[in-house]
Formats: sequence, structure tokens, C-alpha cells
Amino acid sequence: MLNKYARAFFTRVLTPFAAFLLRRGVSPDAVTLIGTAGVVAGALVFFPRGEFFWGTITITLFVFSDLVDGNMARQAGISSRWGAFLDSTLDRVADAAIFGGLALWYAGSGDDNALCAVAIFCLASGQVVSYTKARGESIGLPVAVNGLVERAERLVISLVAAGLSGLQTFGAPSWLGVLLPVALWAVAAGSLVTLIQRVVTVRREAAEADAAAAAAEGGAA
Ligand SMILES: CCCCCCCC/C=C\CCCCCCCC(=O)OC[C@H](COP(=O)(O)O[C@@H]1[C@H](O)[C@H](OP(=O)(O)O)[C@@H](O)[C@H](O)[C@H]1O)OC(=O)CCCCCCC/C=C\CCCCCCCC
Ligand SMILES: Nc1ccn([C@@H]2O[C@H](COP(=O)(O)O)[C@@H](O)[C@H]2O)c(=O)n1
Ligand SMILES: [Mg+2]
Ligand SMILES: [Mg+2]
Repeated sequence: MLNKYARAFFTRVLTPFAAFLLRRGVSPDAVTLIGTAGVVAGALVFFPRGEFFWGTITITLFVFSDLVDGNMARQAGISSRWGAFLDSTLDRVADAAIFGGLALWYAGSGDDNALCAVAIFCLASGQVVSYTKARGESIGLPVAVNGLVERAERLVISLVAAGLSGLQTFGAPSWLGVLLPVALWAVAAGSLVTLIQRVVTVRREAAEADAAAAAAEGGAA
């Protein structure tokens, strides 16, 4: 949903910055790599120590590079298969660091095995949700479904909750601490629903494609 409705807005906002980087000779690949490195560092330095505010601020600063790199490539007319591969592959790395960082917190000083397991579920299910689309498309299916919780939703829900929860460090009320657990459960449940939506779609599309191929073979024989 965010991908559908918010992307156009962020494209307008980020286009001048993307143009500025191109003028300075920065490549889209460099933005992809530096953005991912920033997200990974923010997630793995701050989250395992429970420093959710600074972790979220750092990640947020760098995660928008994922919208800037493609914008730069399109403006410069240099969108490439390699760029698409690099972008998607490093998205998986960034997501693993974010939910991995949260899992490390709950496994350590956060001391909550159940939430550690939920964070690991968010990490794994997010990767599988993305894989369903990549694999479906690689076998020639349209995978004409995005589902309830795409990557943008996973990130916004988790990061808004982590950022607000981190405000407790500055004296904000302690009830804010409940937001992160609620967000993780919501992302876990939403990812499961999304996974089912995508698997059902791929199963239907695969059956239709196989039936069409069999009919074409029968006609030719
Ligand atoms: C007082 C302060 C308190 C704390 C402050 C913290 C505030 C910050 C909180 C949140 C900010 C979150 C920002 C998250 C931005 C996410 C941007 C992003 O990277 O989106 C990526 C997404 C997908 O891009 P791709 O096409 O490159 O990726 C594809 C995708 O990954 C597919 O995965 P799948 O969906 O299938 O699982 C893969 O299949 C595919 O391979 C891959 O290529 O881009 C978009 O979706 C575009 C839309 C982005 C919309 C961002 C909306 C941000 C909205 C609000 C943020 C501000 C909220 C402020 C809250 C303040 C709270 C006090
Ligand atoms: N280094 C890169 C990164 C991206 N691309 C192209 O942009 C598409 C992704 O667009 P986003 O707005 O989601 O970043 C991707 O599929 C590539 O076509 C690129 O060429 N090089
Ligand atoms: Mg990108
Ligand atoms: Mg991306």
C-alpha cells in the first residue's frame, strides 16, 4: 500500500537530491552500498544495546537511499539488471540487520525469549515473503499480488515503534515501551498473511500457466 501511494510523493521530494548526487558524480550503486552499510551499522550498533532512538534515527537517515538509488538510475537513464539485483539483494541484508538487531536486544539485556523469537520470525518471514515474488517471477509468472505487509510497511511499523519506544531514554512515559512488542507481533502476523496471499497467488498462476502450456502442446500434437 505504501509502495503504491507513498512512492510518488517521495519520488517528487527526493528527485532534486538524486539530481544533485548525479551532478557530483556519485553513482546509484554507491548510494545503494553506502545506504545499506549505514542501515546495517545503525541496526547492529544501537539496537542490541537497547538504544532504539539513535538506532532508528541512523537507520531512517540511510534507509531512504533505497528510494534515491533507483531515482538516480532512472534520471540518468542507466537503470540496469545489475542495479536491480544489487538493490534487492542489499534490501535483504538491511532487513536482516534491523530485525537481527532487535532479536539480539531481546536475547541479551532485553531478556525476553518470546520477543526474541518474534523478531526472528519477522526477519525470516520478511525474507521469505520477498523470495516468493523473486522466485515466482524467475519461473515466468506475473505474481500479481503485493499483499498486506510489504517491505515498506514492515520498516515503517517497526521503525516508528522503535523510535517512539526510544524516547523513554529522554524521559517520555514508560507506556511507550509497549509499542515495539506490539509492532513486532503486528509485523509477524502481517508477514504471515502476506506469505499466504503470495503462495496462493503463485499456486493459481502456476496452475493456469501449466494448463495453458499443456493445451498448447495438445494443440500442436
Ligand atoms: C520523535 C521522533 C521519534 C522517532 C522518529 C523516528 C521516525 C522514523 C520512523 C520511521 C521511518 C521509516 C522510514 C522507512 C522508509 C522505507 C523506505 C524504503 O526503503 O522503502 C523501500 C520500499 C521498497 O523498495 P524496493 O522496490 O527497492 O524494494 C523491493 C521490495 O523490498 C520487495 O520486498 P517485498 O515488498 O516483496 O517484501 C522485494 O521483493 C524487491 O526485491 C525489492 O526490490 O520502497 C517503497 O515502498 C516506497 C515507499 C516508501 C514509503 C516510506 C514511507 C515513510 C513514511 C513515513 C515515515 C515517517 C514517519 C514518521 C513517524 C514519526 C513518529 C514520531
Ligand atoms: N544501484 C541501482 C539501484 C537501483 N537501480 C534501478 O532502480 C530500480 C529500483 O528502484 P527503487 O526506486 O526501488 O530504488 C531497480 O529495479 C533498477 O532498475 C539501478 O539501476 N541501480
Ligand atoms: Mg532502491
Ligand atoms: Mg530496494
